[in-house]
Amino acid sequence: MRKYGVIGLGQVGATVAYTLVQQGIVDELVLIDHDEKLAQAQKLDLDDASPRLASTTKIILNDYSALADAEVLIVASGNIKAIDMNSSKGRFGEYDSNQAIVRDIAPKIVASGFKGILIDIMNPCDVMTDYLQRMTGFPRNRVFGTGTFLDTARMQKYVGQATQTNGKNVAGYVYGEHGNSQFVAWSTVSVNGQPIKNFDGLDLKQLEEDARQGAFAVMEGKHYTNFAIATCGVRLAQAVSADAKLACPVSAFDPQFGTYVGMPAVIGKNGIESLIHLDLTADEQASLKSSAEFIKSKVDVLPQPDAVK
Ligand SMILES: NC(=O)c1ccc[n+]([C@@H]2O[C@H](COP(=O)([O-])OP(=O)(O)OC[C@H]3O[C@@H](n4cnc5c(N)ncnc54)[C@H](O)[C@@H]3O)[C@@H](O)[C@H]2O)c1
Repeated sequence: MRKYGVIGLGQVGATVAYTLVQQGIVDELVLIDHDEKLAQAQKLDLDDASPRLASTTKIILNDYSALADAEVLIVASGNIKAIDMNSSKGRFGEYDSNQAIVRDIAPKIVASGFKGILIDIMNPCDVMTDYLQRMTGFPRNRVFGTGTFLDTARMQKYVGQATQTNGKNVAGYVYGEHGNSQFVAWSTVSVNGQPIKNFDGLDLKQLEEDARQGAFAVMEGKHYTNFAIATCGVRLAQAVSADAKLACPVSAFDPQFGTYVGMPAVIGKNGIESLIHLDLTADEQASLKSSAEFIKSKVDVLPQPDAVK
């Protein structure tokens, strides 16, 4: 029996839940949202689809104790309306609301006896992933964030368009914060196996900026993003279930920086199986260090576990 949980049933959590149910990925799904009416409505809507689906998923609502035997827990709570696209704060518009959410949900997750892998989507993603790990006290390999998995998909899409190929044929990674200080490590990027430096006439600065601003391009029209991030979250959860040893960029704890930060890692049944340390250029290494330092500075000032007990 395959069982996952999702906390937060807004645009992102609902799309994750829909994907899991529609594709028959899980047998049981624990859905949690503090907005009881919304949670009930999401369950009703998903249950209404059931007679038309080849698979059946049992949905358990707002019961933390049901997480005890769940394999994966996806955290998609938050407050998307707190992000102002026109403010330089970017995803940090949710910093205050979401740190409070971590302090609300972390003890409940721990008390549930959850023993699986926690995947954070909530923004600012690296900061909240780190804070969730600190507040749950779970081993660091069991907690990771979607990080730059989505930014890397956006980079693949834009580079694919610029080189007239499918983004699937673009390899390489966006590193650092899921936010303003992220960067494309161009030394890792290749198209159809050819290093990106072999392609003439590409505006790498613009391509990097397009990837960085990708979320805001979507939000300008619909004020949230859901399809791509839900796809990323579900893919990572499946990599855990399948023990796929999937190499991909996520927000993982790197001891050399003492914080979570976006970098390639291997995802399997233990969550983060290992970090992948590539031969980055000196400039790329410096950018990663400075992005990690920024993330750490935002986590270190939050109320720490001892202070909130
Ligand atoms: N990492 C990424 O790449 C990425 C991409 C898109 C969105 N996000 C983030 O995902 C989060 C969710 O986005 P959204 O558009 O669904 O937001 P949303 O505001 O539509 O939904 C958030 C949901 O969380 C619920 N919630 C809030 N506090 C809670 C609590 N204490 N316990 C349980 N539920 C609680 C709310 O009731 C709401 O239904 C946001 O933080 C958003 O910024 C991240």
